[in-house]
Amino acid sequence: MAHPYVLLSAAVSLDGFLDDAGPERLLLSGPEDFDRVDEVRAGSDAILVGAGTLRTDNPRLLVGSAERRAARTAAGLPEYPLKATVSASGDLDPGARFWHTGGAKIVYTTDRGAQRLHGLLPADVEVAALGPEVEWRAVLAHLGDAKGVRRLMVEGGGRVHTQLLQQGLADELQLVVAPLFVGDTDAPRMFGPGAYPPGRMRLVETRPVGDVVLMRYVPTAPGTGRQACAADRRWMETACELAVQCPPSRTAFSVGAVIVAADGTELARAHSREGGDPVVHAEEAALAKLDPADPRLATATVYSSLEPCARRASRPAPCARLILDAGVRRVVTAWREPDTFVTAADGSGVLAAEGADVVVLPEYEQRAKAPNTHLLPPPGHS
Ligand SMILES: NC(=O)C1=CN([C@@H]2O[C@H](COP(=O)(O)OP(=O)(O)OC[C@H]3O[C@@H](n4cnc5c(N)ncnc54)[C@H](OP(=O)(O)O)[C@@H]3O)[C@@H](O)[C@H]2O)C=CC1
Ligand SMILES: Nc1c(N[C@@H]2O[C@H](COP(=O)(O)O)[C@@H](O)[C@H]2O)[nH]c(=O)[nH]c1=O
Repeated sequence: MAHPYVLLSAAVSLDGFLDDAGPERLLLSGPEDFDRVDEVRAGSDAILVGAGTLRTDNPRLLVGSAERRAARTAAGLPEYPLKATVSASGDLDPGARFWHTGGAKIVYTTDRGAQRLHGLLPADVEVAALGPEVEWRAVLAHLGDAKGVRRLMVEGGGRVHTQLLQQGLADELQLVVAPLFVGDTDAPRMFGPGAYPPGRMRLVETRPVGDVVLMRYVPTAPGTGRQACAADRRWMETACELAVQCPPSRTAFSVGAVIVAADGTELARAHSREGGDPVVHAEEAALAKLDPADPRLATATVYSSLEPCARRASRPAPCARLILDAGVRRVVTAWREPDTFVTAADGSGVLAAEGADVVVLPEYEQRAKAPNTHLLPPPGHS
């Protein structure tokens, strides 16, 4: 199951509104920013908006620039990104511009919504009925697996942005603040009430675009339990980057590890053979940087590019044991340990047997293996 990278895009007023309460769409972005949005659209495989935005704005969601469309075609992509919408009710106007402009379109809806829409929309529009409810994970899995979408731009509205952020499914937030006030409590807000991931997001860019300011944030708070969230994938990228920094070895794996508190604060990071120790493992080195009494460890997540070891000759305790003894109960890894040095190692099993949640992110397996190819059988040999 390959989830696309999910980019939330929106413009808000200085008092935090997405629109005013009037019938016309409020233009918060200026011309330079609409051009930037056009560029982001052109770089996406699909653009999604909620049914509320379809009903209020009647958008077309096209790539306006002929040069950008030509570049897509030259790269072997469809001229326009796929357009997607989500509606539980199926209350969609068949005359809306969304259906009659651009390239392919898909509606994610309930069984009830699909019945209501039966025969109503243009024949080339795909209606995907996802059961009694529309679950976002099912939408993203369908976009990734059935539609080949790697990068999804979500252009609102507020209810869609709120759900994706609260469910830990947004990989990035691109928020533009426009220099005007709406001042009407009936107007829609960018984010509604509810339980958001704890802690602070990480600011990765700020940029003036005409008279608005673009802010790009990425999530930091790890998921909970065995379900992976967007921040888990981001921390795994860090672990894979650390693995590349290991001094080379013919007798040990190159592994990176990061320990992250529940609120997204990075507690420690390390890589194998760090600090001149020829046998130290990444998780072991990272844990050694922390006070064993640190109360944050009980709700922290350990990210390790390779599954924590279950047995080792070089030290008395394997990393799975060290992690459990530190009180950590959530581990995210990209690659199960092969039989290169130890047969049938099962660090995940050791962790799970004592109640830890182990999450494997297979989409990072190749990156985790990359600094270790000299230790692995050539492809095709087991
Ligand atoms: N400034 C900006 O950048 C932007 C502003 N906007 C503004 O936002 C406003 C619209 O936002 P909002 O009213 O929150 O509407 P949304 O666009 O977020 O759409 C909400 C609708 O989407 C469907 N939906 C959402 N989540 C689910 C789910 N999990 N399962 C099934 N259906 C779901 C429902 O449709 P249904 O009711 O059919 O079941 C729901 O009513 C407009 O005023 C628009 O101008 C929008 C985008 C960008
Ligand atoms: N108002 C507003 C946005 N609104 C978004 O743009 C969509 C309409 O796009 P189009 O079909 O190209 O006219 C609309 O439905 C909503 O998703 N976006 C922004 O970046 N800035 C803005 O100020």
